[in-house]
Amino acid sequence: MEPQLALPFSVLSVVEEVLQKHGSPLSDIDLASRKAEEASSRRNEAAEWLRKTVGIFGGKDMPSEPTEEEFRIALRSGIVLCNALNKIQPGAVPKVVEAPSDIVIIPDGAALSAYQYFENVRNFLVTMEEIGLPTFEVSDLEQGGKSSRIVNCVLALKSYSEWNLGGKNGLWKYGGNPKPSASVKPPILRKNLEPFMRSLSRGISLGDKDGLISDKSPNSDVKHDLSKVGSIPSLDSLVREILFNKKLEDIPIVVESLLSKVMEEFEQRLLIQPETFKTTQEDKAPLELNIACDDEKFLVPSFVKMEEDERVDAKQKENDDKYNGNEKSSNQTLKQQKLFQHQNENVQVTCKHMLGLASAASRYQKVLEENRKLYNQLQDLKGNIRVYCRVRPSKSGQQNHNCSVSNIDEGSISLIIPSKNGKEGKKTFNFNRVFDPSSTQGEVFADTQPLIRSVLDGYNVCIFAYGQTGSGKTHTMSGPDNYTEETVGVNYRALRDLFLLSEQRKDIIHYDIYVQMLEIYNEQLHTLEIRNSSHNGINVPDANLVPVSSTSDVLNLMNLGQKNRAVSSTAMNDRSSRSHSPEAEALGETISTLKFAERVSTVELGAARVNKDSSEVKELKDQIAHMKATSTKKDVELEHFPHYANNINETPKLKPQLNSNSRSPSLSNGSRKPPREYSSSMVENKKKATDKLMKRRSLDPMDIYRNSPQWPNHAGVNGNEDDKESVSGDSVGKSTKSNGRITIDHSLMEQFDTESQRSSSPMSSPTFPFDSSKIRMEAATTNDYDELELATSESSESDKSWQSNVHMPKTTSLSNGLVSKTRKSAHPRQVKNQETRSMIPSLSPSPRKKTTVVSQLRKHPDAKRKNGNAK
Ligand SMILES: Nc1ncnc2c1ncn2[C@@H]1O[C@H](COP(=O)(O)OP(=O)(O)OP(=O)(O)O)[C@@H](O)[C@H]1O
Repeated sequence: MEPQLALPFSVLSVVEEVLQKHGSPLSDIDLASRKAEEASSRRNEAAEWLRKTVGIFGGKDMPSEPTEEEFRIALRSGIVLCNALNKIQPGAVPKVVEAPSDIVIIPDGAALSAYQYFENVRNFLVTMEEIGLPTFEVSDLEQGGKSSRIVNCVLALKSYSEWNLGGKNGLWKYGGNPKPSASVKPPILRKNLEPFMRSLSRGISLGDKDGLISDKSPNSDVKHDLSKVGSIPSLDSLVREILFNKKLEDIPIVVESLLSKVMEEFEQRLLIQPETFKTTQEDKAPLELNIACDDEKFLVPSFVKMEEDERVDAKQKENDDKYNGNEKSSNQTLKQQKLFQHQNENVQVTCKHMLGLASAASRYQKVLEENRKLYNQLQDLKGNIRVYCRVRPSKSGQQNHNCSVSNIDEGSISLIIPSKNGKEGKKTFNFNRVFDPSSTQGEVFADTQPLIRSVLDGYNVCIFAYGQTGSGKTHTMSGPDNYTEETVGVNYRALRDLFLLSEQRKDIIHYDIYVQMLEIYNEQLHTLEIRNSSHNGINVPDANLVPVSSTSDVLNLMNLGQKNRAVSSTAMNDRSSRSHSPEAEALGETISTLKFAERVSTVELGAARVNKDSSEVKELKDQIAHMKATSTKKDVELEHFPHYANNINETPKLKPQLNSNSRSPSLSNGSRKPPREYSSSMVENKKKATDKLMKRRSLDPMDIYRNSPQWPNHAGVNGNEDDKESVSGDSVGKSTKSNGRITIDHSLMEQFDTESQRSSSPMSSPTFPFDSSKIRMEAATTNDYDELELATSESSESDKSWQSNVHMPKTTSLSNGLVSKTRKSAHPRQVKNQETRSMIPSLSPSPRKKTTVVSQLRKHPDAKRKNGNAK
């Protein structure tokens, strides 16, 4: 512990003041020019020192302000460096190869052979390393643009020299790790900054002036110190704030610049110190003696000592005054010198710790980067496709007599489904999360929120809402008409986050955010052409991309887009005219919606895999298919031609017609109506649906939707459990077609909802989408239950027969050739292979941080008249 005289200002206050004053401007300065300025001033300092140390070399002085090239060339031979080193430590480089006298020295010293350079430079570097000083690469002298390391090395040597000259006392400026000598203890750097800050604040000297504490009692001082600790985070955060956005390589410059400002400020204050000191003495403020230490308990003794010293000083002063007036001023000068020395040391320690802070800041940057990566990996692990289900509250007075939500779990929803024979069935659907009717807008957004950050990390994100009319898509995405802070929907919240985050990161990265609005009606993009290029993915080149910089920009554009809709004059969304679906078919729609949503949630993103069945497997598959077909034919024959049953070996005459898929005429000859499942239209329908599936090449949710088998009135062709549950039936099958949606590369969010008819489904709201299905439970008529029963039965005869007769492969085999595959009953929470994310080009992080927000317009009123709608 060393005694320390106090000043009416503290190191901490100086540092804080400088950071506040110069920190912000630093963030705005052109670091490149600042860097160049710093580099040249350091180079000049190094050159100046070399000139002084080694004098004239080869008839040519090292220029006092050399360019980078001049500096490098002057040192290229290694002679200057070796000589400088030998001046500081005689004999450090025993043999310096000088330029041969018979060689004409050309200005750049290139006459020396490469070998000579190498010898000198190598000897210099080896010696520097032995001493423990920073070095550079030999090649740095050979190529331009690498002089900074050489400059560092020279300045370290300079500092080392000064340190030597000063008796190896104190600290030296330019880093390096000089080999410890017995007489010199290296300064101890605290790894943890907080204790340092504590000791720093404890070392603060206090006085009445400058708003500092006036109570000199030990206890009150302890209190003051503790309260000062409270200000430490402000210094810490100031430093972090200043360094946060700086590039790693810029941090030393920024820190150096700040430190030199701290030194300047400090020196200035010290200069005016005698005046202050005088005033303080005149005011009879006691001179404090404090002890810098890490432990607060030492503070009390230090102040006790201070009081004793004060008494001694006072006595001394009295004597001085009495006997020798001149002695008084000389004592004062001594005290001031002592004070100056201690404060100076304090500043140097502060500088060291500032450098420690700088290095902590650069490590912090790395941690941030790592954190960003981990964050997005976590998002991947949560699933590339996430489906949330939100149950809308029933309107007052409405009762779901025949179908109700029996249970809502965090990740599942169960419906009670009445059947025709009076029994009740239960159907459970799984999602990433199910929000019950009491869920708030904030809760719904919370699960989606992390994806907004992913957008800014370069991932593509699409959010859309899906559900039948009146199920609450607009409510979820936009909020009610007169929305408030609490009721505002996903799209506004997402936009707010998007702009907030981009603002927060503005010093690190610049984001260009654009909005593109497309009107989609009846699955067609209005007037514009959609292109799919390998470079940009699916895009609409003729649609304007409008730059935006705030939420209000986007909202204004949305309003403009609304006005410009092709159907704007008649397309007012007349909410009052909409039915809220108490219609009997609501239950069917609900189930349809849930089935679709659940199916989407089981889609895994991944690269297309070639279906490489071996020839044997193919052969076996053919055989199985043939056997199935034969067996089914037999069943049919037995069912429809029972007279053959008695003689099973007798070949029925109809057999050839059945085999040829031209059964109707033959069957009609038999005065029987053909079984429904054999109708050619059914076969045709299924074939069309299968062709659709076969054509599927995209995992765009819209494509999945568009290409998914039409249910519940169209049996699926992919042979999975859900498809088997679907049957044909006109009344239930109102929900058969998807509306259109375009996702542009780099798009952020979209919203679309189902068209109950799904045959015409223009966009209904210029809002951003959200993966949410909203369900409405309404009463259904008995007839509907029949259909529902069909829709949810485990399998339909028609499907089985159709599959066996048309020899259609099931999706399980088709999926091998598709980009996506569906899992039969996989829970959506199941972790998906994160590698798949990067295999999908549109989901790979984009090198260019451009975000396009795609939103859609409200749907055509015609569509409203239909049972469902689309957004
Ligand atoms: N979670 C909810 N809480 C309170 N009210 C809701 C909720 N969801 C929907 N509503 C209300 O239900 C009605 C219909 O909702 P909304 O207009 O959002 O449905 P929609 O799916 O967008 O319908 P459409 O497709 O016909 O446009 C609105 O009056 C809305 O305020």
